[in-house]
Amino acid sequence: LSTRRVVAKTSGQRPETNRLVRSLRCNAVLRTILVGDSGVGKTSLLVQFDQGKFIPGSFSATVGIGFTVRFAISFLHQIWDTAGQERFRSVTHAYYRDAHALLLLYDITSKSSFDNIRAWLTEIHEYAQSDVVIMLLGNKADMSSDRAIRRDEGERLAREYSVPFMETSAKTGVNVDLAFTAVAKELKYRAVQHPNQPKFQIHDYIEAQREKSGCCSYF
Ligand SMILES: Nc1nc2c(ncn2[C@@H]2O[C@H](COP(=O)(O)OP(=O)(O)OP(=O)(O)O)[C@@H](O)[C@H]2O)c(=O)[nH]1
Repeated sequence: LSTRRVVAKTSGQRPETNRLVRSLRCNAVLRTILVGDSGVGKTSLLVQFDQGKFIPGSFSATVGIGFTVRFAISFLHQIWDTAGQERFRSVTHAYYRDAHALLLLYDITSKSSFDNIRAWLTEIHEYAQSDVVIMLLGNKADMSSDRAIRRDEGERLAREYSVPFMETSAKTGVNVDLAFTAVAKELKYRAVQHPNQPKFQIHDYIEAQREKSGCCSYF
């Protein structure tokens, strides 16, 4: 996905996108945001993707917004980490409009976070662009002994809304790169639209990557 990481994280401020785009000579900015209930692991997933590490037992709820930026050839990929707490919801709404993709997380050990996914999807359909790419992620897949939501329940919900789905673990890193890469590839395909190239199919890409890696490294 990325050849260079250019900017670290901030909190509560939009990055100076235009300046960054100009200085990096990018053709397009791709914006992905992470949403879901407080505590499902949005920040941890982003930290695992960005820095390849997991800091256990360090739950400090996100306040407002955080972000990471990655630079791939000709593209700047901004990834926004939103606060799951209800009191920051109006801040999150403001970011939906500019999002090209949404990673919607629940925690496989928390039934309420799964039950709330429908409400999140209603909100997304209300505030986000109609062609936004949505991916459903069941996080904390390493905690199988505390599992409250079976994998097939996640799959069924994703099928109902026609969105791709996978289980991830911000702790072990399982499927973390795949989730971000699949979304970035879909967005890049849409931004460039090579007429002679076959249409990028996010579901097929995920399945192909699964097969490549073998059955058991995926949940
Ligand atoms: N075992 C395990 N713990 C996780 C995983 N992801 C997150 N956690 C833990 O869950 C807690 C909450 O994680 P956060 O990443 O802060 O959750 P969040 O969704 O960003 O929460 P808000 O900022 O309030 O919206 C922390 O204690 C993390 O260490 C995971 O994949 N596996």
